[in-house]
Amino acid sequence: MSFLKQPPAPARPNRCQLFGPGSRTALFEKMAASAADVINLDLEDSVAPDDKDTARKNIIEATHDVDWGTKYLSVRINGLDTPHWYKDVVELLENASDRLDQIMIPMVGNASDIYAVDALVTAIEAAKGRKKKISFEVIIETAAGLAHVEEIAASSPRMQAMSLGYADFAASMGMATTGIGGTQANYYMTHEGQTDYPDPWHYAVSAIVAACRTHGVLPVDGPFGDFSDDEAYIAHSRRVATLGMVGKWAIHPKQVKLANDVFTPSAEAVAEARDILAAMEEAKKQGLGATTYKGKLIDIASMKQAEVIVKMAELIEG
Ligand SMILES: CC(=O)SCCNC(=O)CCNC(=O)[C@H](O)C(C)(C)COP(=O)(O)OP(=O)(O)OC[C@H]1O[C@@H](n2cnc3c(N)ncnc32)[C@H](O)[C@@H]1OP(=O)(O)O
Ligand SMILES: O=CC(=O)O
Ligand SMILES: [Mg+2]
Repeated sequence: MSFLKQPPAPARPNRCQLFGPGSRTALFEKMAASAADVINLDLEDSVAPDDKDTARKNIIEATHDVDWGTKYLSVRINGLDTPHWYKDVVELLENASDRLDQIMIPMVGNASDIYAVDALVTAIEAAKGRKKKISFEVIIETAAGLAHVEEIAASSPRMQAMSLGYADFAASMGMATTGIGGTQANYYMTHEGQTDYPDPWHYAVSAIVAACRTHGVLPVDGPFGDFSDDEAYIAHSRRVATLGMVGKWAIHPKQVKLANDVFTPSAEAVAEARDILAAMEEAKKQGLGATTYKGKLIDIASMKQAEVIVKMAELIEG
């Protein structure tokens, strides 16, 4: 137990982050009209190397011309191990409209990576007199990123969100799979004729959630590649929501509703959480720290658990 209070994460809904390549301008209006809380225009892996300059220009134009409504608007830049990232930052920060909220930094390996981007962003914001401070989200998708996850979460006051990037993470770890998230057929246990498929991503998800919660950052689940399999997307989302993630990426528009449904607390869950809070208030009046609710123990910690659900519902209701 520390005497330091756990800092709150940014108070904005982040149930679904919809991605689209910066080279496919025809998708921009559709993304803006979607039900995603966050939009990620991509300059990195969904854009071919020869298209990077055009994609950058497209995205800058779209910050001026497209009506993004109330969406949190984020642009994924290229990794610091490429020749593209500095141009992404300089051109975006010099030319994008104030509608740009955030940049997403992929392939982050340690806190110094964020320091470098922060230094550049801070200098351009000052030089251009930009009033709105750009926030950062990062992707943990390398072995080094996971090894340094806590220092990355703590790296800058600009840090707002952190995602697990399943594809690059699997590659960096040398995992024997081409699947992007979800159950992996060869990761199984068998006992007396029963086969069980445990979750190969569990450690990375929990490490990210712990680092984020320690430093007031939103933990977000990354892509699920098989967009034809709704059931698998839902199962994966429910699992990570149970572990503390606040939302998930959509790499196809059909995944937006699935994410919103899972990461919006159900009416039943909210009603039960409110009942627990009421039961505990009643217990406190009687000088009790613990009582029973539907035949189960509830105590002061149960109030904190219930508050997580109620606060999330209130945030989403607005
Ligand atoms: C591992 C990672 O780094 S993941 C993050 C980077 N990857 C990305 O950003 C990829 C994002 N997704 C895409 O590019 C596309 O959705 C693809 C390539 C997967 C599929 O694209 P398509 O073949 O056009 O999909 P499909 O034909 O099923 O599209 C159905 C409709 O949704 C639209 N659509 C497709 N993708 C998107 C999107 N990302 N956002 C909004 N609308 C979209 C299509 O234009 C089409 O609209 P229409 O019905 O008006 O014609
Ligand atoms: O960037 C995302 C990933 O899965 O890799
Ligand atoms: Mg990646």
